[in-house]
Amino acid sequence: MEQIMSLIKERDPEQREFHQAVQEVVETVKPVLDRNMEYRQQAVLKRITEPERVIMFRVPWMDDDGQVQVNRGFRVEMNSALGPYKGGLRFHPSVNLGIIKFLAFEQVFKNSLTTLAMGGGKGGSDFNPKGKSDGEVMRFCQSFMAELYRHIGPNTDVPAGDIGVGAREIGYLFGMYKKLKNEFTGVLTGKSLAWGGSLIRPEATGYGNVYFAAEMLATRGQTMEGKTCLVSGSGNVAQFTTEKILQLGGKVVTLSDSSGYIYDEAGITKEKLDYVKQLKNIQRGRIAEYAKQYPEAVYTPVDANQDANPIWAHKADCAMPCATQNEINKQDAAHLVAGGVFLVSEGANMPSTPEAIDILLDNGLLYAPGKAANAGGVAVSGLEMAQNSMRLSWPREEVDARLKHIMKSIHKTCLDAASEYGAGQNYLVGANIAGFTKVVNAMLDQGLV
Ligand SMILES: NC(=O)C1=CN([C@@H]2O[C@H](COP(=O)(O)OP(=O)(O)OC[C@H]3O[C@@H](n4cnc5c(N)ncnc54)[C@H](O)[C@@H]3O)[C@@H](O)[C@H]2O)C=CC1
Ligand SMILES: O=C(O)CCC(=O)C(=O)O
Repeated sequence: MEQIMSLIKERDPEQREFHQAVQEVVETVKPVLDRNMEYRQQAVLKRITEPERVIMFRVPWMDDDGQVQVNRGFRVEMNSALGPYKGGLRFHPSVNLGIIKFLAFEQVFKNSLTTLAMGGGKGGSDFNPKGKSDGEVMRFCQSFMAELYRHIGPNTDVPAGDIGVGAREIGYLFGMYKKLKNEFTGVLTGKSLAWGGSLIRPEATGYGNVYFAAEMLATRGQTMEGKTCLVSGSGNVAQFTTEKILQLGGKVVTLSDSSGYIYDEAGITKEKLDYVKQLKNIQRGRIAEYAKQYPEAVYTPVDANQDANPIWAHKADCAMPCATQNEINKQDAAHLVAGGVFLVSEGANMPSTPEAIDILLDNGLLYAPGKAANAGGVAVSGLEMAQNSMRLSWPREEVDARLKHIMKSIHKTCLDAASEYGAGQNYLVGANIAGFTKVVNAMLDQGLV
């Protein structure tokens, strides 16, 4: 295990997030390797931590002032043992190869857990959509696709959205792909309903996250009814996590963005959530506006370099981090415990640092890692692919029922794997072992390729 970590660190010393994601998996799957000598003989860890293919490219585009801008584009095709590469695109200034590799690596195990036939990949760019006009975003997306189109396809690699990539960007990307290839296929998911999208895909990650949390609560004879929840972020995953908590009778008291957070002690109602959707998805404004619209809420600016984020220090029952990686550090985790939180379900990818996870587990919290709890998004993307292949659209109730069934099945798979390896109700161990075993067995079946 140490050998594999030093190899990875030596090879790509600057890829901290990737090292973190690999370390977590390597530590938890050790007992699986101990039980199966073939895995070691076949060097499965070395193979699974090296992407099958990395694509990096120049993305030149012209801004509204007629100036040429150049960004960097990425697609990491991590593993195709279970199906075509599948995973989102992230447009954010922090994007670099290490971040895309960590996301692609997580995606492999997540997709394995969904029960659907999808390999893992992830992509994106250091382009910052914030403050850009629709025209600038369109020209950027067209330039991005002018290179990416030759590497993807409905049976090869099927990208979707992630941070900074929503319905608008998927539309521009799809339009350019269609023009270049002269074919109308399900090459991207998260498409609009009128041209191949699936009902429930926009809601799926957030709804799935809450379905998973409800399954965890059920193991303690409890439900969401009456639970107070801290939710971070205010984008796609945060909005629909909040919506489902409200539908199940819970209360959400916080939302955030990269500048700060709001605390609304009375709870975010459906009407207030509709305002947030308008503010974030249409006006593309800041969450600070919420406290101007609803003066009973308090807005607190947060500096990314602060030791702890005060959002996690409020008293609550549940916490759903839905913004970005490493947003809960060890101080934040200690605050969650002190504030009475007994369940953490990760809507974001890798939002808790390893030290934070240790604190949550040591204090007996119900803790669901992102690769299990937020798998509903990619699962419904898989259902969108199925509908595209059949040229059919399933009704909302059918997709929602399938999503619920998949989240239930992931929950059970995690518990079964954890129990098989004597790890009790440790969902992190269960998710990693179950996800890993399925992928590795498929790799071995397919030979040394
Ligand atoms: N969209 C999807 O289907 C899925 C998304 N995820 C993960 O969920 C998280 C959120 O993604 P989306 O909601 O899709 O993106 P989004 O672009 O709709 O929203 C991102 C939200 O996070 C906030 N944010 C970004 N960086 C931040 C920072 N440094 N500090 C505080 N807040 C920050 C943004 O202000 C925004 O509210 C990400 O970790 C993503 O990888 C995971 C599974 C599927
Ligand atoms: O829907 C998809 O293909 C990808 C969603 C995603 O990027 C994720 O699960 O992190």
